[in-house]
Amino acid sequence: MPSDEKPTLRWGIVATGLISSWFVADLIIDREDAQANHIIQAIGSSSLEKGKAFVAKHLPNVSPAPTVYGSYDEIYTDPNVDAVYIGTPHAFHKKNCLDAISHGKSILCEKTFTLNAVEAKEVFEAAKAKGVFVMEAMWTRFFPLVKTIQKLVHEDNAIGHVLRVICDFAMDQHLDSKGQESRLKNLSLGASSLLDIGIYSLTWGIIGLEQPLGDTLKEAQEKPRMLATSTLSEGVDVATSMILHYSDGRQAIATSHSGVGVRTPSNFCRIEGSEGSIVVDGGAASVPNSFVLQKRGIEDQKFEFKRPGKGLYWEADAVALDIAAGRKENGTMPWAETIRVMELLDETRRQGGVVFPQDPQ
Ligand SMILES: NC(=O)C1=CN([C@@H]2O[C@H](COP(=O)(O)OP(=O)(O)OC[C@H]3O[C@@H](n4cnc5c(N)ncnc54)[C@H](OP(=O)(O)O)[C@@H]3O)[C@@H](O)[C@H]2O)C=CC1
Ligand SMILES: O=C1OC[C@@H](O)[C@H](O)[C@H]1O
Repeated sequence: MPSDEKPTLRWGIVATGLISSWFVADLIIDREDAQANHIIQAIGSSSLEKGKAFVAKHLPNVSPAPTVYGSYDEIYTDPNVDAVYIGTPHAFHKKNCLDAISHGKSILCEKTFTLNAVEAKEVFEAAKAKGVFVMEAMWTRFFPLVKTIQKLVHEDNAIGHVLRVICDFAMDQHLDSKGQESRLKNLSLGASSLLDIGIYSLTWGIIGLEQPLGDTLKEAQEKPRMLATSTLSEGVDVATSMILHYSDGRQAIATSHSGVGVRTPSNFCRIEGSEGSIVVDGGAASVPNSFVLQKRGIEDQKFEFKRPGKGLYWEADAVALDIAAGRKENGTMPWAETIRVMELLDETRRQGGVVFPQDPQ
């Protein structure tokens, strides 16, 4: 039963793919640390049958059962839906967001937020005009593990001056067996290892090198110089390497690979400072559970975290708390930060030769 002290948020889920299944499964987990009550009010799908099958498979015991719609528009017009979760491929995020905003719905939209920075700005301008809450679902930033690393590195100076970060996210996405219907293969759907998984490596570079934005909104951080290259297959970047270079000399190397032949998934991040390092195994992926603090002359210290399910509920809690407080954006993932990330991705794609048909000419 919902408790009175916590805000309650009624979610409308847009799309019934992989990430939507992870999201709803996480929201119904009973957690001690829950900061909000989440109700899955409605599911919107391109087809009523798909929507019903989604509920039968992923929410069989939820009572009352969510309303199922064979369209996204019915989610936006449902008066019982407070917030919309958008789990479509990147190429549809702009339209889905604009449609939801026009009906005054709050939004949590999957990463990457849009295909490019121009689209992201259009969405935030519409949200501002309508007075609607919007946040990019960059879930990694909401992990207690990440907040702990940020405190150790940027508040406690546990590794001295931060010098550089090296991070990688690589996994074989079996692109050879996928057709043009796949969002990982079709450029008009936003196919790109950079936008799919490289964004995590970029995010870990930012987490390791930059002061966190915190709960109070601040000016956008410095936009580091970006040096990047990509390996293309039929126009899709299957591998991308980025170097982020900050004005004071800090650097990050952030890489991604989703092509055929990546036999062992590689997910790591190492944050190096003048006095020590933090090594996150699984860190460039979205789901690490531990990290090690290494300092010269001191025994390594391992930090472990419990994470029932995937861990998508922390970002959902943040959305519920923001909306309850009347905020329109989130302090950890504010609009300016989403735009800055999109601009870094745009620049990486420009250097790597990755072009979406929807990009401005
Ligand atoms: N945070 C995370 O860890 C993850 C985030 N993501 C992000 O979530 C988004 C969706 O990814 P994922 O769930 O893997 O994608 P899927 O292909 O599994 O699902 C996408 C869903 O979007 C809907 N859709 C609408 N139009 C299309 C179309 N033309 N082609 C394909 N799907 C369409 C469909 O739902 P329906 O038919 O019901 O409308 C489909 O099931 C991406 O932006 C991705 O980056 C993905 C995985 C993990
Ligand atoms: O965000 C993601 O993380 C896990 C991957 O499987 C997925 O393709 C990607 O979108």
